[in-house]
Amino acid sequence: MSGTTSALTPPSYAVVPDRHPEAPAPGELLGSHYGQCFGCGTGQPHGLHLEARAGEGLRVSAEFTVREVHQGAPGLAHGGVLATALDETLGSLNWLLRAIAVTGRLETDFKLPVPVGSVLHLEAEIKAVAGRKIYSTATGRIGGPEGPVAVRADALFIQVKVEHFIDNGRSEEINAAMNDPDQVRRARAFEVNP
Ligand SMILES: CCCCCCCC(=O)SCCNC(=O)CCNC(=O)[C@H](O)C(C)(C)COP(=O)(O)OP(=O)(O)OC[C@H]1O[C@@H](n2cnc3c(N)ncnc32)[C@H](O)[C@@H]1OP(=O)(O)O
Repeated sequence: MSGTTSALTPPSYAVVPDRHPEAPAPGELLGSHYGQCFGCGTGQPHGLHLEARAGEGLRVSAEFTVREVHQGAPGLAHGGVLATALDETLGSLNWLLRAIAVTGRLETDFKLPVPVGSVLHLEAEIKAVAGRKIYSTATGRIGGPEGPVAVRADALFIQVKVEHFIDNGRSEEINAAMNDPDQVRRARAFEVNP
């Protein structure tokens, strides 16, 4: 059974937002926003190493290969890891708006078991925006980009100011990120689109 709570239904005053004119072009790889991100960081040996690509309109696609370190049951991906893959893909959508936003709510349906070695083909789309709230949805397919849907999610992201990270993150990592001599990497660590 699948469904969604009213918290994930856009209100009547919600609008379909415009893609930002400087959003990455369709087909462009978004790259990791932070090396230590569990979803996309290349500096996380057991992370998902998820690679997202801008799509047309308000869409992104991504791929994630399930490895042994991602197991829950023998030979199968852990559900929380799959939810992370959905969350990360949905999060990368906000680049298309050049908005800084964090996940407020994520509702996930697990429809098929996902074996180790599978490539999860993810697609996500922004459906609507209402004030600071961004409503989006995602699917993850196995057996190819046109394969059956194994997992899906609806999400609500909330736009925040960069202070959300600076004020709440542990000071060691915040200071390291803020002192990064690479200006683009410094900005992206806080999910600010360069
Ligand atoms: C490229 C980037 C990839 C990143 C991918 C990964 C993304 C993530 O995982 S981010 C990390 C996980 N998320 C977090 O840590 C967020 C933790 N939560 C918070 O910091 C806060 O609760 C936060 C910022 C979401 C909202 O707090 P605050 O800014 O005070 O806003 P608040 O006034 O409570 O809510 C704003 C609106 O959102 C709604 N809202 C907030 N949370 C929820 C929720 N869980 N469910 C439904 N509605 C919600 C509120 O009802 C309110 O609606 P309205 O404007 O209609 O009154």
